[in-house]
Amino acid sequence: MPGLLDEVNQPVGRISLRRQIWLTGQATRMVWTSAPRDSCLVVAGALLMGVGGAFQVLLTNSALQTVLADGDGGVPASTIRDLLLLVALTAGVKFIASFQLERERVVGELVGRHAQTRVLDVAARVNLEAFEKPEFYNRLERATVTAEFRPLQLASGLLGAITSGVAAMGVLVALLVISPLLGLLLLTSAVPLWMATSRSNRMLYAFNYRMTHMDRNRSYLSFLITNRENAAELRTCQSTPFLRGYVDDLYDRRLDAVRVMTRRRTAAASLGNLANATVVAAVMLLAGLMVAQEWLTVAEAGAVFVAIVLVNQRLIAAAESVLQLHECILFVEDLVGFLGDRPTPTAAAVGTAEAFSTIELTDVRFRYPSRSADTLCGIDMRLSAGEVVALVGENGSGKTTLAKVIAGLYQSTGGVVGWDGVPMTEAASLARRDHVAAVFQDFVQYRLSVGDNIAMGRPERRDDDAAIRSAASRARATDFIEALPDGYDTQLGSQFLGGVELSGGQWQRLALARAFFRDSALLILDEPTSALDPRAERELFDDIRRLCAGRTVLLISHRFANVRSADRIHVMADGRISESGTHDELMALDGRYAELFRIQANGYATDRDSDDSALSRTSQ
Ligand SMILES: Nc1ncnc2c1ncn2[C@@H]1O[C@H](COP(=O)(O)OP(=O)(O)OP(=O)(O)O)[C@@H](O)[C@H]1O
Repeated sequence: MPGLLDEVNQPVGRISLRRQIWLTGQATRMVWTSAPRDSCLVVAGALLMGVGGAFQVLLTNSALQTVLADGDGGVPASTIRDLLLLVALTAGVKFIASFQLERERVVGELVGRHAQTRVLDVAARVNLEAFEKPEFYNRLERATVTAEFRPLQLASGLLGAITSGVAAMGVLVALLVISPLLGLLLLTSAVPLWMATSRSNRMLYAFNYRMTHMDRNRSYLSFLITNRENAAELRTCQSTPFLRGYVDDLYDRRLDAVRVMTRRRTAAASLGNLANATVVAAVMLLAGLMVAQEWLTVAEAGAVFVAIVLVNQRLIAAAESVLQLHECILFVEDLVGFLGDRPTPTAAAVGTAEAFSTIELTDVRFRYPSRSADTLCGIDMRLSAGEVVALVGENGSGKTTLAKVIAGLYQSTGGVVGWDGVPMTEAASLARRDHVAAVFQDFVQYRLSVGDNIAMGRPERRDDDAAIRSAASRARATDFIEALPDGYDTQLGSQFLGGVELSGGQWQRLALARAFFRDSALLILDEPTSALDPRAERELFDDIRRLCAGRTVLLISHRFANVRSADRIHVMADGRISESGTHDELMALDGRYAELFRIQANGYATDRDSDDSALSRTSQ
């Protein structure tokens, strides 16, 4: 697939140590805010394990001292007491360790919930323009994956590092009491582990960063192949193998990259382990030499060996936890970056402004972020309360874009969109969002109940059954809804248990009902009847003023018969308004509108003429 290789080969910026420390702080804060009680329990457990570890070594030392000092081959009572204590202590430490593991799992779930809901909140609040940028999707993908899969790792990494670190420190303190030299030397065995871990994690992060775009493409292709909506077309065109070819290609490239990365990571880990084992062996050898030189007693040497084994075990466990934590920290960078995106203020924060009496556009321009030219070029128009205003024009002339700019979903990149003279800044448009309802061409088919589908227009009124039924009636949807097995409670979507599938026209009637239920001052209808049968379409347009009683309707349609009764019709061409007026005025102008109107009217007339002549031939 073109363009993907560039993304894969893109260099990934290195995260400085300072930033890593800051991110660790952020991760710790995230864990703490999500699960304060459970985190406290884990930290308390870690402290107990640390103290327990120190006592294990000291008790071993004491037991060996008394056995060796006794010299008559018997086992003194104090040794038996020390050994019993040692058994109890070891069992206690093991119990705390398994308790820690379970708590970490709970903390992971809590952090996961916290992170995922925050990602959803931010994604739900960013403005519509963010969805025009591929980088946004890449960041969203990384943040979503991080929020979904990393929290358990983050919690167990952070808490495990604390637990093992404190436990190792406890034993190390005991070792330092017996032999400071050996204790300090043993501490250095952690350095190669740390270096290998950091390197390995940087490689993994760079890999995932570079793969994001390619993985998104692969998910999209898989979605195309597995999605119910595409199944009929893919089977008709027999095009699934073509898409599978792309999926295979992307997988091959991912696997090649995985192989290179795992080879390098294994090499880094092996080097780290080798260096660690060398230091540990050197410490043991030194302990043996110290016994030979009588700088250590045999009992102390026994305790030292126990301590070396315990410290090393815990240092390795701590390194593994730090590995996990460090791995997460790099991904937390994505999450924190995404959550730090400047979200648009919530509608609740900006409050609700009054509805409008006029919306005026002055020299309005708009350019999509991915485009090098303006899609709307110098639009001047006016909508007054209660009017029906229509937009017509050829495909791609800018009608839908203009409707979204008027609604404040996109901010104009030039000129002014004023609602009663108030320019539609981001905050101003949010404050007026309450007054906008729309049925776009790509309206959503919610696989929820019929009632929910309508109530989505204004969810806070979900319980208003009378209003839901009235909206359905205005959209001429009552008959088919009442014929469904559970009426308004029917689950839609055959992919769900007991779910019922609707026809395209029935879905569109639900979308219309949703817009009527929203009952806003401005109603945008973008090809609202494209899937309706001719009778339903005629009824809707003949009745539009009564149905929208006093609302301003911005109507987009390719069927000129549908717009002829509008108060004003604007003809769009190449992002500009080329003609404006009522139907009669535009016909009198004899311009583009009149031409397109006649083409459609002639099409019907020709069909009727040929039908008439066919009929007359048949009757002869
Ligand atoms: N999200 C987008 N990003 C970039 N360009 C876009 C985007 N959406 C639309 N365009 C471009 O903007 C231009 C106007 O599109 P728009 O959908 O507003 O036209 P339209 O008049 O509503 O077309 P139609 O009659 O086919 O619905 C087209 O050239 C289209 O390719």
